[in-house]
Amino acid sequence: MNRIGTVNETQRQPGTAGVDRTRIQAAVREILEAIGEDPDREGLEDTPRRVAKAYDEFFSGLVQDPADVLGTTFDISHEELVLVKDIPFYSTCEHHLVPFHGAAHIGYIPNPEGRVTGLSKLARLVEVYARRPQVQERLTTQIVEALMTHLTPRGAIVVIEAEHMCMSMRGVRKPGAKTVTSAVRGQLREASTRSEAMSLILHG
Ligand SMILES: Nc1nc2c(ncn2[C@@H]2O[C@H](COP(=O)(O)OP(=O)(O)OP(=O)(O)O)[C@@H](O)[C@H]2O)c(=O)[nH]1
Ligand SMILES: [Zn+2]
Repeated sequence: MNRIGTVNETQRQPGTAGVDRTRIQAAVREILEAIGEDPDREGLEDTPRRVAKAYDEFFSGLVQDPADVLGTTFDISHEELVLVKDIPFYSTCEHHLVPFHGAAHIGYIPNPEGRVTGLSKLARLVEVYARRPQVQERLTTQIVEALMTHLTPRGAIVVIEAEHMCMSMRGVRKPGAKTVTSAVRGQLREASTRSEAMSLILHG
């Protein structure tokens, strides 16, 4: 059982959410009928199955634990800023269930008594939280809080820039509009360190 419903264990694929594909398939068939389509016509007959498989990927982060991702650490002595920028991500807007996507920038200042994680783990951390029904603000703060909890750094910063399909292809219809969110903790809240990090994020 997970937070998105009853899971048929036999359907669970390694590395995926283990969503209930049977229920998703039935729901997608229902939606196709509701929009006036014929779910049995050639071209749509496999669509419910494909959508269920895709949802398994989109929401795989629901059953992933950031502690596992950040569990690999190294005893590297580095007390200055570590920044991985332009980490591309795709997430799902929890209001409309359409994608929002963009780039995440993650920086932290390791603790002298703490440890340093692998760089790829920062990108994996983004995946853990992006692959859930989300809003951008929560995605941003969850990443920064996970860094603070699991690496106990002196400071951490997360900046996310994204375009929301719910604002581009429907609703207000403003393609290209970017939403930028940031969350800053610890020493990175101090003006000089924060502006160094922001300058590296914005100008490289
Ligand atoms: N703060 C925030 N809002 C979001 C995010 N993703 C989507 N939204 C907004 O969620 C709001 C939902 O507003 P509602 O009025 O309940 O729904 P709606 O009628 O579909 O709104 P419109 O998009 O304005 O047509 C919209 O303003 C979206 O732009 C997000 O990540 N963060
Ligand atoms: Zn939306």
